[in-house]
Amino acid sequence: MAAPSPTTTAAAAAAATTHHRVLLPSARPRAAPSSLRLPLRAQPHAHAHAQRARLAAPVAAAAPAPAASTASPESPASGAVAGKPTVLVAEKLGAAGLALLREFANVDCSYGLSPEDLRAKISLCDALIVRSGTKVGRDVFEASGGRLRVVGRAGVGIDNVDLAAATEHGCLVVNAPTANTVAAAEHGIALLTAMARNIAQADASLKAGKWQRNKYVGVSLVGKTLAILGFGKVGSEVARRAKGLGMHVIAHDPYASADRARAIGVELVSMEEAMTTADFISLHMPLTPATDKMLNDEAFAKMKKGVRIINVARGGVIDEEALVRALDSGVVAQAALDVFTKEPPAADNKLVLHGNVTVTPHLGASTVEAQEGVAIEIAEAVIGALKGELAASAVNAPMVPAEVLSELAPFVVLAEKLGRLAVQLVAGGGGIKSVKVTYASARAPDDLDTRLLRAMITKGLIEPISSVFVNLVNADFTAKQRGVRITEERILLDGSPETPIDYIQVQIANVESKFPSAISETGEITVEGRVKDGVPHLTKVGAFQVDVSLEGSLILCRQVDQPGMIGSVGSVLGEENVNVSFMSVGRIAPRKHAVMAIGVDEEPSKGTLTKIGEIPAIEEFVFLKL
Ligand SMILES: NC(=O)C1=CN([C@@H]2O[C@H](COP(=O)(O)OP(=O)(O)OC[C@H]3O[C@@H](n4cnc5c(N)ncnc54)[C@H](O)[C@@H]3O)[C@@H](O)[C@H]2O)C=CC1
Ligand SMILES: O=C(O)C(=O)COP(=O)(O)O
Repeated sequence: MAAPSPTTTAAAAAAATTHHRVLLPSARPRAAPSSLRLPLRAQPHAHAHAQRARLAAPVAAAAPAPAASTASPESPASGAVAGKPTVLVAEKLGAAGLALLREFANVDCSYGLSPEDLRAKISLCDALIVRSGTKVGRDVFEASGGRLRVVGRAGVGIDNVDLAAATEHGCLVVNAPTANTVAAAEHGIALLTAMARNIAQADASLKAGKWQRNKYVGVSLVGKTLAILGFGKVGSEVARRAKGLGMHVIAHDPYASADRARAIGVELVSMEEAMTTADFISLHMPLTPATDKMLNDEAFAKMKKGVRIINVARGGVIDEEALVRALDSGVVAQAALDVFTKEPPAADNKLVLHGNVTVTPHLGASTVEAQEGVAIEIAEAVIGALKGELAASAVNAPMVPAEVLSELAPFVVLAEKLGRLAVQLVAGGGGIKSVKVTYASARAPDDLDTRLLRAMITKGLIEPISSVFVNLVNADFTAKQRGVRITEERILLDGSPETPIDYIQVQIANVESKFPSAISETGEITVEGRVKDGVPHLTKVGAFQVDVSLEGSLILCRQVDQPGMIGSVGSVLGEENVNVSFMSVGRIAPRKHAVMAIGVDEEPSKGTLTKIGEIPAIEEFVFLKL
């Protein structure tokens, strides 16, 4: 057996790794073309091959849920239609969104489930839709038993969803990022103005029979400085409106574009400047480990005495105890809060009961218009994801624009098949640690997004040797978890960049092969392929050039190059009624060694394979499922 002699060092491969362009959802991409589906469905491994065999599309279409398991016993969808996926809607969703969902799926609207009930139901569901009131933790993904493919957050903030656990379980998380922006911004302005003029307190006083005109003298907004923390969608809409009220608006956001701020007439400043100069501070950043308790004792200590705080973001971005202290000391004159660390807050929550605090029960997104919009936005995203399309609002998967997807479609198939072939050539299979992928292309490196291809190669490499279902969501995680290091290299070709990729090569280093001829001169198992007329072809195995279309299954034989070999193998297959779709012989020199690649439509029996092995000139051979 040829001893692998790897020459690709990890350092060299890492140095050559392509730097991926991160595609941000700045412009909402068009829906993915229906021909390109992504395999979001987790499925028992036993079904995997059968399912894949049926797939003509580049990546697996999400098959409908098995009929027997679609109906939840206590679900309103007890008239569930067999074969349709089941969507659990765990919080109130607008009617238009529900109608869309019902056209496509069995919809179980079960509001106010306890965590135990949610865990009990989730293994019967393909998708789950929540708002901010449902915690979707690791326990939920574990309880789903691999069936849950999509979590839809009918709103923006996804801090109630454990994204790491979702990713590890190959579950896509989508949100509805745009439909409630204006509602949240309007609520921020409502709180700002209501707080400045003591509307809530004065209303309560008058209703209690009092007439306290002197007690409720407010403060004016015009000419005051408003600092917006988090200059994203909501923050910028608040800024526009505050400018209309005559306020001087500044913003702090480490990731915001200065151009966008300039266009709205807002100055981007440091956190320090925002803290020290603002009369009003309005919070619009997401709750993340970095923003958790961002307004704490230290931050309040820097603020101008008498500052007023508005929070329509998340309760957790404020240290609530610190805010109580700042209110009591007079550093903060007033606060207006829509969100709380714990929702609903405890009955004795000091902020809720504080006389200088105006509160609402997380109403930022609660307008008729926003809720209809959010419901439609999330229903479309969840349906698309269940169909296997890449969602524009995917939170834990790369977003690849539709035009890139359609261009890469045949290469996506090629990538998975090369991964699948390469791993089947490894003797033993399990000990893969180092995989190098080379893309030869005339495209500039930043004009070729290879994340999808890398994910599909990973899928091809890992699925045949494990029970893990790999998709675009969990590919990188799965490779890392299994200790497989995938490095990518680009070969820049001269010529027309019209075709995105000339060839893809997959190499596995530091392993032995059950078909030693697959090991190249440099010591790695090497397979290389191209797309010809839209069809993926295997064009190189080890050092041997071949040309066989990657459909059905493949037999690779190494033989002494001599007349009659094709006939001998062909007649063994013919006797067993195995149809040969393709044959190609690659040789180093005439009458020396050659590798024959034979594409077959049916899987040959063990007996047939034994007969091929017994042909005297055949030195080694391997049967590979594509
Ligand atoms: N009260 C309610 O009902 C609603 C609340 N929200 C909350 O508002 C948040 C913002 O929503 P969008 O504007 O739609 O999101 P967005 O993603 O468009 O904007 C968030 C902005 O915060 C910035 N940011 C991140 N870390 C920061 C930091 N450390 N300091 C300053 N800025 C930081 C980001 O760069 C981004 O520009 C959501 O995450 C959600 O929690 C959103 C809608 C309704
Ligand atoms: O969209 C958001 O982030 C919100 O906070 C809105 O939450 P809700 O859907 O009203 O529970």
